[in-house]
Amino acid sequence: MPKVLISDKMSPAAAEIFASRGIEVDVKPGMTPDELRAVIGAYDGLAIRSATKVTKDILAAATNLRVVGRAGIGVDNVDIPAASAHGVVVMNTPFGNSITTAEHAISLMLSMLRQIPAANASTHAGKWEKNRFMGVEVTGKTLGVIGVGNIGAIVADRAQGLKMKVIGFDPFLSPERAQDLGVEKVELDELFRRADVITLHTPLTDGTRGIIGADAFTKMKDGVYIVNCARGGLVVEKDLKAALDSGKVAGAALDVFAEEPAKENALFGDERVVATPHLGASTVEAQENVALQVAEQMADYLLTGAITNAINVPSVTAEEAPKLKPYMKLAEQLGSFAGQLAETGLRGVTVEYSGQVATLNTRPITAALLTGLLRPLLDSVNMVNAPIVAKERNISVTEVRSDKATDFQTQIKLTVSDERGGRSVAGTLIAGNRPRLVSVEDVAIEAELAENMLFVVNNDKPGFIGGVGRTLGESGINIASFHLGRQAPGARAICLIEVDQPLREAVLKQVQGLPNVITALSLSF
Ligand SMILES: NC(=O)c1ccc[n+]([C@@H]2O[C@H](COP(=O)([O-])OP(=O)(O)OC[C@H]3O[C@@H](n4cnc5c(N)ncnc54)[C@H](O)[C@@H]3O)[C@@H](O)[C@H]2O)c1
Ligand SMILES: O=C(O)[C@H](O)COP(=O)(O)O
Repeated sequence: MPKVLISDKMSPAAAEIFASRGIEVDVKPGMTPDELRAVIGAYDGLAIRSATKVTKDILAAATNLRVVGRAGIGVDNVDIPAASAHGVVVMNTPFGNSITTAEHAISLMLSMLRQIPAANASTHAGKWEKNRFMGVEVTGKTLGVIGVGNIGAIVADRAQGLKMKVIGFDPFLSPERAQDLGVEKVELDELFRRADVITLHTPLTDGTRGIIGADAFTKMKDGVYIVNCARGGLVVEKDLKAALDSGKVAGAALDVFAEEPAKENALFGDERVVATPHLGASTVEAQENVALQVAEQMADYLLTGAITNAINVPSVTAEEAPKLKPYMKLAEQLGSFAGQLAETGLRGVTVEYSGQVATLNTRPITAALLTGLLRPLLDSVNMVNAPIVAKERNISVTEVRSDKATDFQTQIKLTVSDERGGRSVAGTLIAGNRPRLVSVEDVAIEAELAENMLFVVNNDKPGFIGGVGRTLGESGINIASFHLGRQAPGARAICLIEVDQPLREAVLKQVQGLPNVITALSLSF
């Protein structure tokens, strides 16, 4: 039974879902990194919000971990490359809290423009300072939205309801989408120049870190207002402080901070700064949504292999998962066959999907094939990082699909090229789910691949089979199955022999020395 740890405060709905799906669950919010490192090895899944930092260190200790589920959107607290390197799928819930967060951004903007927090404190103190608080009307003002994705789009919609003019900067926003949203698409500098209020809705990445800093402030209107309900690192806090002090910025509304929990911050204590402790997603509705979603997604993956909303691997629906499983096994075996034969650096991989398999989602199958192919060269390769590893090594990967069946109703053919040329292997499924090799180097041969195998390329001459059989027999090695194929009588032939125990180096050398043997290799699947 898989085991999941919930390490952040989360709606009880998550634990209930895990339990109802037969998954053992521990709920331990507030652990220190050391405490998490000490226990993480026992878990198959880790469910988090933004407080848990899933670092390289934690992942190195997470020897059984298969999935990290983020009940929320931002995954900047997870080391994604390290997770991929360890074969850990990282998934989030991209829509569960977006309305709630957009509402928080709008709330922050209005409370900043009407100075509600300061007026509230003053009124509670019995001061009745009616003349002290003079607000700013939003109607007719220009809102600049940086990052017009899910949340930015909802903010734009709500702001238009408040009769604001909305302009947006997002390099991935198409003109058509902008038009649909009623947002004027502009460049960043123009947004800085025109906006009365600027609100941030991008992820925190190397490209967005510090997107609002000293240089950006010089381009903005005097008396501009800033809202940040995305991530602390997007705004350079010391530059914001300087811009507030100089009067360039009239106010800032911040839900997120460079360091969290933010117990101390140079911006605290200034009445023009409205601050909340990362509450963007904190509504009953959003927390229920994200907890349910993350638990369902993680349970699906752990129990069926279905992958939804993953950051580092392609999706696999619950319906696809059982259909893909046998193909992934076949693909991994074919990849492994070619990988064990590889002698020099790989250059390119072509995968031809024919017949039934061509109608399926082949990305996970190709990932499994690359895993098998690269594993003989690289221990750390896995389903999650294999496509990345191939890309890093400049190995081109081409997929070709044909819905026409070959000799088989369904077939995967892999051709790899290296410095010495190319080689190909093909396989099919028999009885719906049993992988079977059907050709090597376009020579037909039918074999199931097993743990200990001897692969021989030879000249098709009398006496060869007897010679191999005798050599193995005299070495005490039992033959489980024997498969032959040849281009033509008397031409080049191949032979795959399943043996009951691993082949010792000395026995392999004897086979290699037999007459008519061109190559002999020990393979393992
Ligand atoms: N305060 C909170 O509690 C809270 C809650 C939810 C999400 N968030 C944050 O909000 C962010 C946005 O969430 P979302 O659901 O809208 O994500 P999203 O992926 O739907 O949208 C992000 C948008 O940013 C754009 N973008 C990327 N780089 C950019 C750049 N350099 N300049 C301008 N735009 C750029 C993308 O094209 C995308 O459209 C999340 O990444 C998360 O960090 C915060
Ligand atoms: O990215 C998110 O979803 C938000 O930042 C919410 O974070 P939280 O789950 O820690 O409230």
